[in-house]
Amino acid sequence: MSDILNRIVEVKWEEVAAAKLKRSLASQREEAEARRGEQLGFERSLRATIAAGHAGVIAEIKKASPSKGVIREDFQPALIAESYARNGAACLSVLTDEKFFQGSIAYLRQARAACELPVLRKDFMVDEYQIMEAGAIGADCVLLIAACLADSQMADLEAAAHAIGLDVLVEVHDGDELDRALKLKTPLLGINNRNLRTFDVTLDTTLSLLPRVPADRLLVTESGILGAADVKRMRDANVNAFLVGETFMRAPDPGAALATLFA
Ligand SMILES: O=P(O)(O)OC[C@@H](O)[C@@H](O)c1c[nH]c2ccccc12
Repeated sequence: MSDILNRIVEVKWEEVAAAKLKRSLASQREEAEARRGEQLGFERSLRATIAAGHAGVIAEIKKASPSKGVIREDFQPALIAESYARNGAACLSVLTDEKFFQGSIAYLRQARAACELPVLRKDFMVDEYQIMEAGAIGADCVLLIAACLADSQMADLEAAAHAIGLDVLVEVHDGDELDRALKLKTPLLGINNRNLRTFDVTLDTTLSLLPRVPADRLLVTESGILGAADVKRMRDANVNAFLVGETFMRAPDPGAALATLFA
């Protein structure tokens, strides 16, 4: 249990236990159910952007990460969200993990309120409680990371998300995780180019798994997209959806960086 992913998951279980004492699962579920139907279609927005001939960019709002420390000092989620929206992002991703990524649920709310884009709650989901919380705070999609979930957990969390109207992005990093993720119903499949245990990043991860991705899945390449050559390499391979954080977060105007990278 020494690597960072295991550590994060351990902390998540503690956080969930503490959160349940402050507000019950039943109460979170009630608010999430009241919001069912209010979601903006995350998958729909990605598909529409790609159908219009553009890259489908999920633009991330991330202050810090365990591998890089603080990435952006001047961190104003609403302004960043507006900038992304003005510059053609299809969707947003907001880190809500506090301890390792300096994120927050408040940031997700602020970003969601600042523009019309659907928002992914980017966190380490281990328990149904977090799914209901995502619905309650106005997220449109949740991330399920295959590396930290057993098959039955993934299926249960997916069912819980779909039941309250949320889309699901399942994330994999190797062939074994891909096989497991393909047992889910969701068409949204992320391939993380970053190994969450070692932090190594290579776009070869996406390219090597690509032949095994069925045509009915919407593939999102995640992490390590730094420059125009990376975008071209992916689009040449017919990978048209991108999850990008750090490259935008380090730019003075994140939206302007998006427009330049995907021009
Ligand atoms: O900042 P990058 O290299 O552009 O990566 C964005 C995103 O893919 C990354 O933040 C990420 C992908 N999967 C995750 C799971 C948890 C936390 C973070 C992530």
